Parts: sequence; C-alpha cells; structure tokens
Amino acid sequence: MEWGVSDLACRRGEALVLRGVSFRVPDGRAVAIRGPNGVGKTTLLRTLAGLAAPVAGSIDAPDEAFAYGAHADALKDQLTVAENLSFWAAIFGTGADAVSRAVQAFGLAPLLRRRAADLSAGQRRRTGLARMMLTGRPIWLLDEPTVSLDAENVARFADAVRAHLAEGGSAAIATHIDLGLDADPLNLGAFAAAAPTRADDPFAEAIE
Ligand SMILES: Nc1ncnc2c1ncn2[C@@H]1O[C@H](COP(=O)(O)OP(=O)(O)OP(=O)(O)O)[C@@H](O)[C@H]1O
Repeated sequence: MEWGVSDLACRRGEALVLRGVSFRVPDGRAVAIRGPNGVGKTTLLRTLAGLAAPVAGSIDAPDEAFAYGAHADALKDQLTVAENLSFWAAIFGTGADAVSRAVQAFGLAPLLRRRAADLSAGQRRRTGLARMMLTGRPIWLLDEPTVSLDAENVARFADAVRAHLAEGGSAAIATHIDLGLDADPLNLGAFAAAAPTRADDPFAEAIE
C-alpha cells in the first residue's frame, strides 16, 4: 500500500529537529534516508514507528503497517537465536515457514542454538534483521541496518529487502552507504529545523 508523510515536523526530546518533511512511497519501493550525522534520520524513523508523536503534520499509513528495526537489535540475550525467532513469529503471528525463510535469508542455521548473549555484533545484527521478515508488516523502517555486517551479509540484507519489495512491501532505510538497492533518495538536510540561536541556549557563553 502506498504511504507517506505530509508537512511532518519531528522532535527529539525538547528539540525540534525536522520540519516540512513530505514524501510518498509507492508499493514495492524503498526510500534511502540520507543526511549527515545528527540531521534527524533516527528521529524521523522513530516518529514513523510511533515511538514519538509528530509535532505537526501527518503520517498517512494504515495502523500497524510499520516494522521498526532500531540500532538496538531487540534480542533477548538469555534466549537462543532459534528461541528469539520463534518468539517473534509467535508475537506477530507469522509461523514456521516465515522462520525458515528468515533463517535461510540471513544464514542463521549454524547459529540457531547459540544464546543471543554470545553472538558477535554482526551475528546479532543479522538476527535482528531476520526479525523484520517475521513481523509480516508491509513497511520496514531500518536504521543503519548494515552496521557490523561484512560484505556477504550486506548482500544478504539487500536481497531480503529486494524480496520484500518484490512482494509489494516498501522500506525506509537510513544509511550512510550505498546498499546497491534501487532506492529513492530522501535527503533530510533540506528539512533540518534551524539550529537554536544563542539566545535560546543558556550554556552558549559557558562553553566559549
Ligand atoms: N534525547 C534527546 N534530546 C534532545 N536532542 C536529542 C536527543 N537525542 C538526540 N538528539 C539530537 O537530535 C538530533 C537528531 O538526531 P538523530 O539521532 O535523529 O540524527 P541522525 O541523522 O540519525 O544521526 P546519525 O547519522 O549520527 O545516526 C541530533 O542533533 C541529536 O543530538
């Protein structure tokens, strides 16, 4: 389903970070959210995911359409990889077939009995990304998904996104690297809220 945002303004804590953000994402398309550190990529994704309310504007998407893959990989450390995957499949009502596909997509078979606490950073990340496939949700929101991944697993990730898009899903992906996906760029620099003036900042003099 096509979705989008209109004249969206987002904040992080008390700070207004973005304003006037408008874009549409058709079925089967990905948008690559770009911009320098601190511009508001995570802030936009958190707002789309419903973790923060918009300051203004609207998000036009059905309820429960978004699946959010945050920096933290949402793994339960004391459970094995298999148990984590089954847990998510149960939560989202997906099922054993979805688990098998996710295991295959991210090469997790050799890791299934390993406790999440004992995974390497890249293995953790792969398991967290496999979770997206278990949500059954049509819109994937991904924040720097390839951090800690080696080249083989960046390619696996890109394949998983392509398969999701081919099934009519869509994705918004904050990334500093080219994932080799045919994604529509959204540069947030154009929507950055003005930096606070010195008059707004009681500490400005103290750090001069
Ligand atoms: N709790 C908070 N309160 C106030 N400001 C915050 C808070 N958390 C983050 N910020 C600020 O909000 C701005 C946007 O941060 P955000 O994490 O969205 O940027 P980003 O584009 O994802 O950055 P990066 O590329 O470094 O991941 C930054 O200036 C950041 O310092």
